[in-house]
Amino acid sequence: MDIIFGRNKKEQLEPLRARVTGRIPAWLQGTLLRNGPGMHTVGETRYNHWFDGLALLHSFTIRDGEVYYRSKYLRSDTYNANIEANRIVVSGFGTMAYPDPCKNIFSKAFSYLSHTIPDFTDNCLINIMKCGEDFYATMETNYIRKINPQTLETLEKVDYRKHVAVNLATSHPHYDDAGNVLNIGTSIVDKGKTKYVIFKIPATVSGGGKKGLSPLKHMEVFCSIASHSLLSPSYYHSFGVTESYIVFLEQPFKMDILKMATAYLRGASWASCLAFHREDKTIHIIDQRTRKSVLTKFYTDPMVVFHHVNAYEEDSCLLFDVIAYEDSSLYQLFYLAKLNKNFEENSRLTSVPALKRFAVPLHMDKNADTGSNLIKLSSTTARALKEEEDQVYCQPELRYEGLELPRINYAHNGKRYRYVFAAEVQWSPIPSKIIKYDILTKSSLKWGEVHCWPAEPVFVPTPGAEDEDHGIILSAIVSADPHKLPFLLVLDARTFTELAHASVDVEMHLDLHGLFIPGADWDAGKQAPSREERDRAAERRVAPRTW
Ligand SMILES: CC1=C(/C=C/C(C)=C/C=C/C(C)=C/C=O)C(C)(C)CCC1
Ligand SMILES: [Fe+2]
Repeated sequence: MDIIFGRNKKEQLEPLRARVTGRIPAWLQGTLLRNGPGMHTVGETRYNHWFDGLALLHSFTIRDGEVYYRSKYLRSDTYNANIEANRIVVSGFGTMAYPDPCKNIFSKAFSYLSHTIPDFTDNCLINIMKCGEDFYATMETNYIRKINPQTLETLEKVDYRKHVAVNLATSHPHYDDAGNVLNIGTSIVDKGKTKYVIFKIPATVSGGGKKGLSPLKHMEVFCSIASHSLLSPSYYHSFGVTESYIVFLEQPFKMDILKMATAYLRGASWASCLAFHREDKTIHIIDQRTRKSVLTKFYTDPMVVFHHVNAYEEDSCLLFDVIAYEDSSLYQLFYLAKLNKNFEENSRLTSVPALKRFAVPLHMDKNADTGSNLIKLSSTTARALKEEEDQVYCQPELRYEGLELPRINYAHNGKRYRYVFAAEVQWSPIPSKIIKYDILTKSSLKWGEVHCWPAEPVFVPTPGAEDEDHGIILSAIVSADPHKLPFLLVLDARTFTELAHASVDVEMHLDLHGLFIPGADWDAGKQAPSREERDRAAERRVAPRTW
């Protein structure tokens, strides 16, 4: 799997016209903008983990049936420092590197725990977030990087900590109909407390357009939830929302803050400070009207969740769907040493990701017997069993085994919905097919091709569509076969038949997440990068030697 994971990918700065086979619907105009790790070696040094890789942004601009591809490394401080030193000098998820900016923090104040939270990387490789009219590359630390979605140029570095007290924040925010962003982060040992902070970034700021009035400067804390433990908050990758509630899983996959505080000195990675405890897991349900957790204590069996799929309310119950694992083995599998050698043997998941539906009663029947099931819905077999003292044990319904990177028609986010679009994964963490799972009929449709590894499928609705699946699925497909070019796949979301594919003659990276920016106002073919950008690129263009 060296072709996929072992080689640094080259940038494609000039828009490259793809070879389109089939027909892209005329209404489909816009840019699929995605993010993921593209470079794992710098000079003679190598990152250990796939999630450490330097962020490589790429985009497919679809204009009048044609597709133009471009890619560019995020010029994060992390990227610049590494390239300048010609070796890895900034730590990632699975690699502790030296010298590191956090060195100063350690030498400054070791006596106060609250000062020992190190400065993390700004290598924002996971997703793209839209804030008002602006776009940001995101990861899970306190930094996000503004980008130009058209040229993929890197702009300001934003430190969440300047606006809300969070050391970490997810790269899976939610958006309401007006485009306001809702996200959650962790505030570690701040003023003697560790808490999860839910915050909002407004889509617009009054007096907008004027310089300096970035929505980020107007972000505000919506509410916060105290962590069960001061020194071991949960690790989480996403959360759920409904029209009136927020779902947050305080899972037993935890960060050990004391280990993190000494990691740099011990030469240990951040990843080694995460551990799965096989304890119960708390389900926090936050009422958006009161901004407080509901009083009933909901919990479930130990599991690890990275992606929430969707959540909604139905007949006084809250239903939420997640992709759940029985252990934390997923993160272990992405060590490059495993991915690049004996891939088939080394990369077997010990727990298959499964779509599970949970049901939580929103109004407790005080007279219900202890042990009784509080869920009376005919649509699910998920149960919520009443226990003593306002405690409820939730047992999910298993809906589908072997899928990850879920996406939905976002118009249904927080609302009743029927379709999950995802990548199919069996015993290996690498997707082999794209799947459309129908929650109502429990049936599925699939797309797959030999040696093809699909990325997360993104749903784009047909203008004026009434049906939830009336639209297109876009996915970037890379191949393990060196003779097969990577391509943008265009599927009819209803039938899952291929409408077109657009091949590009580049070495494309396997990415993580992204979004579609609709619109026809960019002239894709003509848009060359600025002269200054080109000159800078020429200096850095040649990717460092690969091993
Ligand atoms: C650097 C760093 C982190 C990085 C986490 C990353 C990079 C997670 C990537 C997750 C992905 C890609 C999941 C996909 O499902 C932590 C642990 C937040 C905290 C310490 C510093
Ligand atoms: Fe994710």
